[in-house]
Amino acid sequence: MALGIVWFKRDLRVDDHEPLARAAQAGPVIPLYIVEPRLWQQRVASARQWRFVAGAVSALAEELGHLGAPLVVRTGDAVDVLESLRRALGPFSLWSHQETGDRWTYDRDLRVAAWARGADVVWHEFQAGGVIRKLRTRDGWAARWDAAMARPLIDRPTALAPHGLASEPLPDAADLCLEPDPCDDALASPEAGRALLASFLGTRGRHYRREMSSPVTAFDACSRLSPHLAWGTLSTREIWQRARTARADCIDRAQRASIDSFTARLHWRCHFMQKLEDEPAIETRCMHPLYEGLREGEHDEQRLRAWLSGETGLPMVDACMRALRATGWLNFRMRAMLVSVAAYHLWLDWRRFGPGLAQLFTDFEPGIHWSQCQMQSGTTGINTLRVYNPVKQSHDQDPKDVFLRRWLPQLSRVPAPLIHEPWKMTPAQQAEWGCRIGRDYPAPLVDHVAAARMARDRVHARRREQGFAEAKQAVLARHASRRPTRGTTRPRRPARKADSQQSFDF
Ligand SMILES: Cc1cc2nc3c(=O)[nH]c(=O)nc-3n(C[C@H](O)[C@H](O)[C@H](O)COP(=O)(O)OP(=O)(O)OC[C@H]3O[C@@H](n4cnc5c(N)ncnc54)[C@H](O)[C@@H]3O)c2cc1C
Repeated sequence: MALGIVWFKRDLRVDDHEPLARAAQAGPVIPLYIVEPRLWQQRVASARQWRFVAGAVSALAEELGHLGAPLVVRTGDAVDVLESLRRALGPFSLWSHQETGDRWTYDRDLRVAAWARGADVVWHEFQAGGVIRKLRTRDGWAARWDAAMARPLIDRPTALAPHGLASEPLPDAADLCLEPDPCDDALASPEAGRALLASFLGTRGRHYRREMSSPVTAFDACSRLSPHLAWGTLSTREIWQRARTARADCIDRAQRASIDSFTARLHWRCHFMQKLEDEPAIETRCMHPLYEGLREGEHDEQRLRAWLSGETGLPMVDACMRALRATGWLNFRMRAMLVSVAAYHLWLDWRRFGPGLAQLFTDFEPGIHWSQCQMQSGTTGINTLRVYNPVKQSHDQDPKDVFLRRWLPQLSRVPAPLIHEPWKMTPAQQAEWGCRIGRDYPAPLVDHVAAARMARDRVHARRREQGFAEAKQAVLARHASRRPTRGTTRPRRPARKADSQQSFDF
């Protein structure tokens, strides 16, 4: 029987893994993970991501070892690695999931496809989650997503034949020339992911809908499954099915509503990834062409650096950035606020701040990230402009200033409400509470009210330009969801307050 190489990429698991199951049915299998140094040198990559991946690859190696065919790790360019295996082993077929990645992985896959054609290697690629390759229209996409989620999970093979091929050790972050990156590391195995899901569906997520927006509660109330989804230690389908089962067994109304909100977000995940799949250029070009040239010419590197290091002088922004730097995670609303402040108040182009932000996310997922960076910067042209007021967010989301005090020790003696706007302290108050603005804590980079007003005016001016409406129609036709807001089966109704800033408006 023909040999099959199963190439693991962002799908680091053995359960619900169609390429592995199908290859194993077809013949002997060599499971392969390629450490691609050039991938890890991309401007979005970071040591925190690599550490999660390395943990997941180790867990995968253990599972495959139990099945009988140990994981083979090779370091190098994918084409070179595959070609050297072909020379050593003779003909094989290649099995993998389709990857919806950024430009670099897209180009790499094109190179691999060209190599496979030339080398007479058949490459079997399988749909990953609910993202559909070569989609002609968004009509009917939601129903196809529902069908993909409802399909039975694919069992792991019961046993694999030993192959006797040696593996290389996994490099560490420094070997890959990644910058030192202190950050809490999340446990990367499927078991750790399932434990998170169980605690979320059991108790943690009971008030998810109410608690997801505040960084005080979100760290516990959100599922925290994003790195597992991003690197594929669990499949979206497995998570969706477990959540639906939990919902069916649940008699608590609040919890059922929370599970509905959660499964709706799994749908959003693929919806956003589908945008990048359909139009890879959204990584580098504004979705709406009339937003090109809006901010690029006015880049202020100092502002970018201050924002990235949590030194803007706007406490909620800085506390969120510092929490993200330390943990690799932040809830949706605070990610959106960070981007809104960068794009509107600091007038930075999303292509300038997007890569640095991506590096801070352990869960970096290109399809979500670039779509969201554009959406929160207002460059899609098809969604509501959301300019977050960072002081209002601070009061609303951290009314007892717990989060601010935790992440901004310089402000720990400043009482509320001034802690939300410390630049309003008098010199005497600054002396009394041990926080001199400009010395212990930065003065705000901008007057946030005036900066927001100006940004809004400038973005709206673009919307009035000739040709805007026509281009908007084209974006809508290509990318807009044909299914409204929350839940996956309910008709549209106005978003509740808790969810209102997070509504799914395209
Ligand atoms: C500017 C910006 C950049 C983002 N970049 C990423 C990214 O690189 N990787 C990433 O996984 N998420 C990203 N998100 C979406 C969202 O913030 C995270 O998915 C979420 O905070 C992860 O935490 P969780 O797993 O506890 O989410 P939960 O609230 O428990 O949701 C479960 C899952 O649903 C998906 N999901 C949730 N919210 C969204 C959303 N708004 N859009 C798309 N999918 C969603 C995620 O896969 C998430 O893991 C970004 C959001 C913004 C505003």
